[in-house]
Amino acid sequence: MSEKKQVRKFEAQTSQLLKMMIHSVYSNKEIFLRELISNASDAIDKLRFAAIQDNDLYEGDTELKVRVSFDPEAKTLTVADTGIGMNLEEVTHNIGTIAQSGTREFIAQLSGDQKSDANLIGQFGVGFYSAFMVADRVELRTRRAGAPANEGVLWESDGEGEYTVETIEKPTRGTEITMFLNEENLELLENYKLRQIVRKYSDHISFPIEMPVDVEPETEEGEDEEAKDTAVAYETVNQASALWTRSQSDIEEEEYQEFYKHVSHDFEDPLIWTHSKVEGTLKFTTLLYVPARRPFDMNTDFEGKRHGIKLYVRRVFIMDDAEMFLPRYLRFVRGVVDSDDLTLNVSREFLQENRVVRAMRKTAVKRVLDMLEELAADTENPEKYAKFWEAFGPVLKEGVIEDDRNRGRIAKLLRFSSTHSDEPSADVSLADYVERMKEGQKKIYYVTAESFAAAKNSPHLEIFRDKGIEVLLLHDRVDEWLVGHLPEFEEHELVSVAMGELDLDLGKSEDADDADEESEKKDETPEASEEIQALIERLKETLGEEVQDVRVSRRLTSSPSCLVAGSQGVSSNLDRILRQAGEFSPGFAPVLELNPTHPIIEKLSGEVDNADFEDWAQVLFDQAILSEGGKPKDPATFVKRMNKLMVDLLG
Ligand SMILES: Nc1ncnc2c1ncn2[C@@H]1O[C@H](COP(=O)(O)OP(=O)(O)OP(=O)(O)O)[C@@H](O)[C@H]1O
Repeated sequence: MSEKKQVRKFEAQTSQLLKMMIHSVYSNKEIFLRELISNASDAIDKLRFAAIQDNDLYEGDTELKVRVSFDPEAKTLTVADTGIGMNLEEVTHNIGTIAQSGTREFIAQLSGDQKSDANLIGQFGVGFYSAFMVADRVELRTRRAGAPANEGVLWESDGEGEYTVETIEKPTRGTEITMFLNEENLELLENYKLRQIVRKYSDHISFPIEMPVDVEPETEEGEDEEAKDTAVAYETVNQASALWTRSQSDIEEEEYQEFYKHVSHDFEDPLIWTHSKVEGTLKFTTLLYVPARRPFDMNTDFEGKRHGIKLYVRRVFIMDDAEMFLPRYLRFVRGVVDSDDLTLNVSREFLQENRVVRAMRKTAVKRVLDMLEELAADTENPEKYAKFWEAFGPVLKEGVIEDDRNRGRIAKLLRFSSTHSDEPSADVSLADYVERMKEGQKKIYYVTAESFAAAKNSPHLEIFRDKGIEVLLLHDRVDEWLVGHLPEFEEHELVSVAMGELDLDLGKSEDADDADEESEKKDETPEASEEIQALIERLKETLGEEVQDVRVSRRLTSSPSCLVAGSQGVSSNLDRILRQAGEFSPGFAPVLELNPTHPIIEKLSGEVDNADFEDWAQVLFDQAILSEGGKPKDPATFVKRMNKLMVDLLG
């Protein structure tokens, strides 16, 4: 199946990415070596895995290695591996297009200015294409392991919109990438410099990385080129042992960081990691990392979980994205698990139901939670946990819902915004809240809303603000479910300020002064005067089924009205979320609460005109919906009513 040379066009986004590479002024260009060595190592891992089933793939040569070489005269740098290689179809599919959907989206969204912003390069996986940062032209020769020698492929491009592919003779399996260096990067041809870079990016790689021995080969002038080539001797320049098998005390921080970049395809250093070996009935090693920022190629639901956990069995790579080793709520974790107990030919299905996997998973979860607890307790660097929380807090919250066993531990890791600072940053733990509770306060109060502003300005908070009682401001979608699964924290009940009859459980404060006594009075069920009672009846009649009840409020001090869910009801925020998501909501008629001291309520009692009364009643009801971030059922009629009432007032 020999193919003549074909010229093909890059797809639009690949072209854009290549342009960014070619014109990049990114200061850290040497990272192309990390990318190519990382790909080579992955290719060797894949070969070793495939060879478990089919030993012939080795073609009689079991040497697994990467070789980095250079030719000062031709000004080329070559990275070659003895890995799985690619066939023609794989080359066109993998090298001509951008596989990662996240990278695609990212590039599609870039504005004109951003396209020339070099720093952006560091933010997404550029992989193979990074070669174009240092090269005017790149040639890739490859042959799939097990394929005949005449099914080699040569891919060539200068990165300017087109590439060529053709079949070639390639006696050895694997991939060889040759970069024709551009003028600015010729210094890479100096052995010691190149060696430094290669070491930096390969010490953690499990396979030998070879480079030419660092002496000038003694060649006589006039000696033929071939003899000169064979004179080059190679030596291994990295440690070539799987990083996670080494003892922690022998591993430098930088090596951990580089290894993270290799497994996660992230460009940034990780935030934190945990490395541990278990040597009991089961024998396994885990090396797990938390990224420093939320990978942009994950959608909000983090479904695009490429580059999650890599599974190795006795140092042999088995699979990427071994999601069975961690629960969904820890899907942001990256790293490696290596088991001594599993067999090499395990399938995904087998692992899902496996006892060994379950035990390993339990330990892995424990390790991650230990690590997060440590980070949260690091009072010298509070910004680190804050960074973690901002990136992954919403995901970790799901753990409260999913993981009964660890609910208590996860609850301690939660952070919320609260009325203590009234700032949107979520930095209050439940323990902080409990510590600040007022004398005699037993419950933890929260309000849920669609946004921080809606939560912060909720009328339900008025009495709490008056009394100086802190309220957690929950404004993340998952919070509604979270509180549903977290009835209490350290024996303090979590209570919504917008549900049920308000029962402010403050006991008598020791230093109760007159002001406190005054506020204690507010705790008692407010007596409704005859006038207010009549108003309540009239409102019930007018609003009909829209309300479950109308009553005097104990929550309001400055707003005229608010809505409250019955104690068994669904909060209006949850009701809205369910409806927006197209889900069934049991629906509820809320309770309308009135502030009898508000001038509108006072005046409304005296309203004699029935039509005007109806307008006022509806406006009060709709206003209460609006103030908690909802939308009146009929916004146009609401506006009409408001306008009419305003005209009447002006009149
Ligand atoms: N040395 C190689 N041997 C075999 N296949 C390779 C090699 N280098 C790259 N590939 C194939 O090409 C694909 C694309 O590589 P590329 O480096 O562009 O992206 P990636 O490694 O998949 O992800 P990332 O963009 O995050 O680095 C790889 O997934 C792999 O299938």
